[in-house]
Amino acid sequence: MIEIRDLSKRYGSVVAVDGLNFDVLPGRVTGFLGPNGAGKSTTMRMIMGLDRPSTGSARIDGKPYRRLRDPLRRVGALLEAGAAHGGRTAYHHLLWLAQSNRIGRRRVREVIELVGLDSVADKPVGEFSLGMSQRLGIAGALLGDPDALLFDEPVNGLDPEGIHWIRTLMRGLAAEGRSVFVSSHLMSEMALTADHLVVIGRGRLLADTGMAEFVQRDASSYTRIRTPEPERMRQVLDAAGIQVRTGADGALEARGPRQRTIGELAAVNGLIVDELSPQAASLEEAFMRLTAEAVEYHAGDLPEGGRR
Ligand SMILES: Nc1ncnc2c1ncn2[C@@H]1O[C@H](COP(=O)(O)OP(=O)(O)OP(=O)(O)O)[C@@H](O)[C@H]1O
Repeated sequence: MIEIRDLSKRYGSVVAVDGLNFDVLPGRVTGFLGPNGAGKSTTMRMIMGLDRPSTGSARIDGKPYRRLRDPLRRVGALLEAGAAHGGRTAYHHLLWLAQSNRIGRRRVREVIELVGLDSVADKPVGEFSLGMSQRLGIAGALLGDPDALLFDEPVNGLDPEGIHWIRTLMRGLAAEGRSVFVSSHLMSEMALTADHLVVIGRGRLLADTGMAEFVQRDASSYTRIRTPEPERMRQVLDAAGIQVRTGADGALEARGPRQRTIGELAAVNGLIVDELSPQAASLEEAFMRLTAEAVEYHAGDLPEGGRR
């Protein structure tokens, strides 16, 4: 389990992370979302002891990273691809990592197989494609068989097969009871991978909630209703204080996920209902609405020439 308490990081006058509090719990994939510059990478670096918090703490199993014994056995991270020495083979890169953490050769072979690099294990990593480098980074993260795993933008630049593979891997790691924390800019991918979401903007916590709740709570979620008596249904809903509009195809659209209440109102009033279905906003819509205020630079704010 990863615990973030009152965590802040300042770089000179820039407050990159501003009083964050949240937990990354075992048994689920927690997605980490935020616009560019929101402070995601800084938070992950502080969890991994690569940056020191200005105030507050990031703890893994109750201890800051620097105080963990055999850290690779507690937490594994994919923070940036291509960090391996280009002249070393994949096998030797992993063996070097393993030996510096008192992990045996057998585990090196195991993780190579697990990430599907068997056929290229003896190639220099400098010749690896982006997808192969990502797999190698993941092999390194898994080496100590840790309970907590961090992935910063793991699907960046990967093809659909690679993306699918990483998604399945992360879901499998969570199903084994591990705490999986992953950042990504690909909303459609995050919607398929994460169970829980932590959303930050300008270093501050904006949401810490279940994926389904996050999307349903968005103002653009609605309940679609088709009935032979739309006018009477509209009156019943109006009287109950439920906002309703008529959609493009003539179906009624009531604000929010209200199918239970609407079903009961229809039953009490003897109204026939042909369709009553929740229509959730997409994760992207919900994310854009929540973070609109917190985007560091809107496209329209860029100075002439389009550069910051
Ligand atoms: N080493 C550093 N020195 C100075 N400022 C930094 C440093 N690292 C990050 N920052 C600043 O801190 C803020 C947060 O950056 P960070 O990279 O953590 O955001 P992010 O959410 O990971 O962004 P992105 O989605 O673009 O990767 C930004 O304003 C960034 O410019």
